Amino acid sequence: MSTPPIIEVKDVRKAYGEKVAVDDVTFAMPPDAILGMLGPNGAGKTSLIRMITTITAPDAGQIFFQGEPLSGYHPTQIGYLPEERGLYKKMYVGEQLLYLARLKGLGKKEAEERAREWLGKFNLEDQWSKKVEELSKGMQQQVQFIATVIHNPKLLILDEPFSGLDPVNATRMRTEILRLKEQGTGVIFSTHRMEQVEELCEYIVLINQGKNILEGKVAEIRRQFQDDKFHLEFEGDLPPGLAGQYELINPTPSGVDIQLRPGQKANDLLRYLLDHDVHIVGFQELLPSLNEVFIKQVTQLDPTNTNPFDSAEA
Ligand SMILES: Nc1ncnc2c1ncn2[C@@H]1O[C@H](COP(=O)(O)OP(=O)(O)OP(=O)(O)O)[C@@H](O)[C@H]1O
Repeated sequence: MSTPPIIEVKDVRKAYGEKVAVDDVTFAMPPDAILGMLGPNGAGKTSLIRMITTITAPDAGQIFFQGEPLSGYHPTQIGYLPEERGLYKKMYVGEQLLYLARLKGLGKKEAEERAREWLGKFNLEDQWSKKVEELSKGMQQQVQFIATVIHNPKLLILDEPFSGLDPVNATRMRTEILRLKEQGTGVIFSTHRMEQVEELCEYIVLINQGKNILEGKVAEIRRQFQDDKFHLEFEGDLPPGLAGQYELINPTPSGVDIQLRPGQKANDLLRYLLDHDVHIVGFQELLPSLNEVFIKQVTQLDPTNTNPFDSAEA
């Protein structure tokens, strides 16, 4: 029998008064992949996460944790880094980590060992006896990340984990997240920063206005939305007739993007270039970014919504 997904969300619905924040959403965590939960502000991501972490309950539908209906003892197996950080500013770093680890069921000795080990990974071992308020914002965020993972949760939910981190610390955190994933921890990464998702997630669920509007493997989705656009790198000149036949985008002296029109084929374009003695240095298909996919999918479903990020709540 195959192992059930760490989290399965089935027909889940949540309304606050008249406002339907989550509208019959269904998805399952893929095995061995970080799940990117994407969507503009107000899409319903936090509402979903709050139900997965049992902070609130669905109005309808069900959530399963490793095949069991979600219940009160599952939160100890979950680590949640909320977007709004919540450390006690006046507490000392070490004391705080021990306190939070003990709340998640760790013994004192184990809690201290893990806290010191994790602080070491982030080069924060010297901060043990500092008050949280004495740390920089980025350091506080790293301490909160440690508090989220210290009990070795089976599921890690990270809401905008990189906000406020410099590139070095963001890379360090990314490395640790990938390491946890390799060790078998399920990871849900929630964000509206599409480019971060492309770096970290192999699988995504796109949420818009409370609905799951697209889900699947990132590579397959980008291919599914491919749009016959190519990048050509060349030396020398392009034939003057090229612009009359093909749509050229962002031309530079050594490169240009070419958008094929309906009916045009990449092979015919290449043949044309070779017949006109263009010195081709590179030729590759351009797949759409997740941002472009998202906008395309939203406008396909609702042609009046031309820019979902503009209409999203701030
Ligand atoms: N406690 C609440 N009471 C009333 N409405 C709420 C509440 N929480 C969320 N909402 C509404 O539900 C919708 C979804 O909000 P949610 O916070 O889940 O979105 P989100 O995708 O997490 O957005 P963001 O990216 O801005 O964090 C929004 O319209 C929001 O105003």
